Amino acid sequence: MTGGDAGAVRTETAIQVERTAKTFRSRNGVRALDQVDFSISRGEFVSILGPSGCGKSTLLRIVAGLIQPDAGGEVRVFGHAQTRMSSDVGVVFQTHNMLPWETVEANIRLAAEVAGVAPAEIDRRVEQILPVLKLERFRRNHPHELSGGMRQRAALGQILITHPKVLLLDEPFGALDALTRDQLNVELLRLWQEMRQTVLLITHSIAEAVFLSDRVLVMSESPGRIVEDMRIDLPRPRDPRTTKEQAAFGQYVGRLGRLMGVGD
Ligand SMILES: Nc1ncnc2c1ncn2[C@@H]1O[C@H](COP(=O)(O)OP(=O)(O)OP(=O)(O)O)[C@@H](O)[C@H]1O
Repeated sequence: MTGGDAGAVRTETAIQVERTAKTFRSRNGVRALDQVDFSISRGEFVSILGPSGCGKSTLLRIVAGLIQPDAGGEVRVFGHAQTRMSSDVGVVFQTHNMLPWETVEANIRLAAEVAGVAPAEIDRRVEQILPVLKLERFRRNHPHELSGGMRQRAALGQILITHPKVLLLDEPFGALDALTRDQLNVELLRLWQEMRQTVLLITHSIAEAVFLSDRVLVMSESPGRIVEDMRIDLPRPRDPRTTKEQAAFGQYVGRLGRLMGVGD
């Protein structure tokens, strides 16, 4: 693509975070987040890396509208101030949120019902989403009858069925073994390529962030602020076998590792 073509592509801002800080008043006023400013365009996949306790989850919860930033800060999603949770935004946490006495299918349906999706549309979306998440054969299983990877796929299904424009992922595969995690990352990437949502992912893995993202934001030690906004110019579609073999992949991982003072 020439520079002229690139300039012609219209980018819409999906997430805008401005002057956003957070001090928790409990526990003697913990300053969890220093001033944070960044924006994410529609359809971008952006990851956040940072040391433990630097405020990543706090930032994600502010973007989700679950908690409010200190006075002076503002977060907008597609132009709307995030003063509470909106149906535009779906959040997946490290631990799933399924009702243990309901089946996988019932749990996914319930999430759509709560979001106000019409019954006929729920039927249609369930049949679309279960095969994509490779859960068709397990639709009548209960959460305790699933592997950890299946449970997190089902949790993702509970969010995807609501068709959020923005997907916020807080270490959704963090508790899984490395192999399952790699497989789910590939599936997540495939889903994102199909659905083209805007994704903000928190991860502790530098390699995962580089493999998945268009941009990686690096946060400082607590109280967190953004110290690096790195564009990842690796071609898409990405494939774990070929992408991770590229010299550029290793260079990104190395640069981010040095910034964070660790290897990966
Ligand atoms: N509800 C709360 N009340 C008081 N302090 C809180 C609250 N939530 C988070 N904190 C504090 O804010 C700081 C940032 O926490 P946060 O969970 O955002 O960090 P994190 O970067 O996501 O950490 P990790 O990588 O370990 O999950 C920590 O010092 C934490 O103890």
